[in-house]
Amino acid sequence: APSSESTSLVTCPDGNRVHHRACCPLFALREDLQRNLEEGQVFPGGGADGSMLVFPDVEPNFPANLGISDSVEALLPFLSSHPEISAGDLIQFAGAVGISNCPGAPRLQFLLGRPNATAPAPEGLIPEPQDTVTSILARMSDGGNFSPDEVIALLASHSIARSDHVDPTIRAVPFDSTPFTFDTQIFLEVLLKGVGFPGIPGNLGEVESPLPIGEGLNVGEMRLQSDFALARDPRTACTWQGFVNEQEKMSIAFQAAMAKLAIIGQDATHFVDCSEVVPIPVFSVNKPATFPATKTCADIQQACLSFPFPSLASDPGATETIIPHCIATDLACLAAEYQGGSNGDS
Ligand code: HEM
Ligand SMILES: [Ca+2]
Repeated sequence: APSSESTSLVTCPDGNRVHHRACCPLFALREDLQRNLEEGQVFPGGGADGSMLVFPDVEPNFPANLGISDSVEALLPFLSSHPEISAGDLIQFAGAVGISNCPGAPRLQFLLGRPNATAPAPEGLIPEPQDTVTSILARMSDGGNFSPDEVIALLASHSIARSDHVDPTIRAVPFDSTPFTFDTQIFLEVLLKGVGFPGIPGNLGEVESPLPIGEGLNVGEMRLQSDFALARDPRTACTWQGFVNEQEKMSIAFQAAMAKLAIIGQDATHFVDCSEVVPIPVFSVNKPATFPATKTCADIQQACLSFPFPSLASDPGATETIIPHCIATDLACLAAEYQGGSNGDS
C-alpha cells in the first residue's frame, strides 16, 4: 500500500494543509490546470472537460495520429512550470482534475511517485476500434490484468469522449448524446439500433449510429465498432446492460478500474496517496437515463438475456436529438459557433 506519512496534517509553504508533504506542489498545479482547462484552448478536442486526458494513450495509438497526442502535447507547458512533478504524474493528475469537472464523475484516486523517465502506461495497451472482442479482452488482460467487467467499466469514459480521427470529415464527434456529462447514456445508446453515419460511411472501426443527424458543428453521434461489439458479446453484454441507468454503480466501478489503470507498469509501493488534492466533483447526476427523443425500448438490441431491460422514459420531441457541440457554460465555444467559425476546439 502507498505510504501515508502520518495521520496529522502538514502545512505546505503556500499555506495548504495536507497529509503528506510530497503532495504540496500539487495545489499550485491544480490551480494552474483548472484555470487553463476552463479556457478550453489548452486542450484541443476536449473543450472544458479535459476528458481526453483520462487516458492519453488512446490517441497516440490511433494510427491516424502519429507521435504524441494533442492532449499530452498541451501538458508540456505545465511540465516546465511545475518541474517538481514528473511527466507521468502530471498526466495522471491532469486526468483526475479534468474529469472532476464533468458532472457525474467520481473523484479519482491520485498516487504520486512515477519516476521521470517512465511512460504513463505501456504502449499498445489500448486496442483499436476495429479489433474483435476476443482481441480487446486479451490485450486488456495481458497489458493491465483487466477482467472483462473492468474493461466495460473503463468504457464509461466514452460517455465523455469525442472522436477526432475516425471519420476524416468531422471532428469532436461524441459517442453519446451527453458528451459533457459522465452518465450512463453511453451504455444505453450503444444498444440502440444503428441507422446511419454522422459523416461519411466506410471508416475503419466505425459502425452505424442511432443519432447520426447533425447541424453544422453539432456533428451527430458516432458509434465505434468496438463499443457495438462489446455491448452485444455474451462475455460482456450483461455487465454492459447492467450499467444502464445505474449511475452510482457505474461511477464506482469506473473509479476502481481507473485506480488500477493509473499504476499499470509502476511499482506503486512507495507512491504517496495525494487523492485529497483531487477536486471533489461538484455536480452529481440525478437525472435517470432516458431514450433520446424519438427512441424507445423497441429500438434496443438487447443482448443480455439474464436480466430484463430497465424501463426508461423517452425524451420529449418529435425529431431526432441534435447533440450540442458546446457545453452551455462555454461562452467562447458558443460565440465561435454563433459566428459560424471554428473555435479551434476541434
Ligand atoms: C476497449 C477498447 C477501446 C477502444 C477500441 C477505444 C477506441 C477509441 C477511439 C477510436 C476513440 C476516438 C479517437 C479519435 O478519433 O480521436 C476513443 C476516444 C476516447 N477514448 Fe477510447 N477506446 C477504448 C478504451 C478506452 C479506455 C479504457 C479509456 C479510458 C479509461 C478510453 C477513453 C477514451 C477517451 C477519453 C476518448 C476521447 C479522446 C479525445 O477526446 O481526444 N477509451 N476511444
Ligand atoms: Ca455522457
